[in-house]
Amino acid sequence: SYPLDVEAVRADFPILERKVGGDVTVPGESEGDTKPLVYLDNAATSHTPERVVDAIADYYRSYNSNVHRGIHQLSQEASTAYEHAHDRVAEFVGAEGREEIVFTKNTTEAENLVAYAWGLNELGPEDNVVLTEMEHHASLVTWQQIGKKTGADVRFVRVDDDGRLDMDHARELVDDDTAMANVVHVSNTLGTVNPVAEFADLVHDHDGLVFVDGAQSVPHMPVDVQAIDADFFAFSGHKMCGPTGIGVLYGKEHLLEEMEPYLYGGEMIRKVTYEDSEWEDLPWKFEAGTPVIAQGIALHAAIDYLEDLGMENVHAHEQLLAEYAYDELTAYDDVDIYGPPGDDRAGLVAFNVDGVHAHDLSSILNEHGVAVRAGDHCTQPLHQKLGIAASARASFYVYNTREEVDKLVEAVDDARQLFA
Ligand SMILES: Cc1ncc(COP(=O)(O)O)c(CNc2co[nH]c2=O)c1O
Repeated sequence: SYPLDVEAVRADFPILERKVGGDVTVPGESEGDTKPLVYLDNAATSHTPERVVDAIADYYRSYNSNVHRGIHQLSQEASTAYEHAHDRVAEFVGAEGREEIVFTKNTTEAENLVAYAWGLNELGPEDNVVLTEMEHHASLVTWQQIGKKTGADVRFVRVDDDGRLDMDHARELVDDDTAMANVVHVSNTLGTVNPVAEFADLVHDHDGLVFVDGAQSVPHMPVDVQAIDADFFAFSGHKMCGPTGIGVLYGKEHLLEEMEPYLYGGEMIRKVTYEDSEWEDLPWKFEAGTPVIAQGIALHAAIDYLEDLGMENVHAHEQLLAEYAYDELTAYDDVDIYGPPGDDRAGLVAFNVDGVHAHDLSSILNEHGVAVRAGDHCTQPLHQKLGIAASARASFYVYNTREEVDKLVEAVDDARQLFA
C-alpha cells in the first residue's frame, strides 16, 4: 500500500488544481485552460507546498533584512533564521554541523565551487579525475573542463546494458593517481541508484576524494553523507519542495578549511587592508556577497515539510509509482525504458515509443495535460551511448498517484495511435 496520504499531500500544493491547455503566454490559469494538470516532471523541479511559500512571504513581510552584520533587530532575526537554516540542512543530511554546509545557487554551482576552489589548485597532469558515463552535465562538463585547464586525465566508468555502474571497470580506472572522483547518487535519466558508499571506499583506498551528486537522491530518500563518507556532496532546493536559487554544498570541514575561496567580496572576509585580506569562518568563507537569505529560510521549511512526511515514506511511495509506471509502459512491446528494472530504480522512467520522436510524444502528452520532460536531460553523452537523440521522462514525487500514471499510459497510447 502507498505509505503517503496523497490526497492530504496534494492539498498542500494548490498548483496541482491547475487546469492547462490554454494560452501559454499568460502565466497562471487562464481561459482555455480546461485539462487537469498531471505533473510528472519532478526530476526537473518539484512543486512548492503552502508551508514553504508562507515561509518566504513571512520573511519578506516581517523580518526581511541583510544578514551577518546588522546590529538592528531585523538583521539579527534574519541572521538567526539564515544560520539556523544551515543547522537544519546539516542535520537533514547527517553533516557534523553548519561549518560543512555552504549555500550555493544550485547543484551546478556547488560542483563548480569545488572544481575551481579545489580542482584548479590541486590537480595537475600527473593526476586523473574519474567520472561515470551517467553523470549530469553539472559535473561532467565541469570536471571535463577542469581536466583541460589542469592537464588532469578525465576517465569515465562504464554503465552496463542494465543501466548500472560497472564497478569492475571502476576498480580498473581508479588508481593511486586518482585525485578526485565524481559519482551521481541517482541518475536523472536511468533512475539507477549507485553504490556510492562502495564507490567512496574504492576511491579512498587510493587516497582520492569523492564528490557525490545528490540532486536526485536527497529529495527522494534518506541520505547520510557521513555513512557514505562523501568528501563533497551537492543537491538543490528546487527539487525538494524548496524554491529555485538555492543549492547546498556539503564538504568535510578539514577540506573546506584547506580550500581557498573562489568568490571574493563582502561577508566572506574577517579583515581587509589595502595589502591583503583574511577570510571569515566556515561556511561564510564560501558565501560571498548578500547570500540566498529567503531561499535558505524556505529550504529549512521544505526540509521540515519532507521530514513530517518521512523520507522512508517518500522513497517507498515513489518506488511504487515508478514500478507501476515501468510495468504499465513495458506492457507494450514498442516501448523502450532505459535503466534497471522497475523494482530496482528511483522514482523516474525515461523511455521512447518506437516510431514516435520523444518531442512529438511529449507534445501529445502535453495536449492531455500530462507534463513530462523530453530531450537529453543534460546527459547528452549517455544518450549517445544509448544510441538515442532524446527520451521522454516521467518523474514522480510525493503528490503523484497511480491514477496519474494511468493518464500517462493513456496519453502514450494516444500518441502511439497518432504516429503508428
Ligand atoms: C543528477 C543531477 N545533477 C545535477 C543537476 C543540476 O541541478 P541544478 O543545478 O539545480 O540545475 C540535476 C538537475 N536535473 C535536471 C534539471 O532539469 N531536468 C533535469 O533532469 C540533476 O538531475
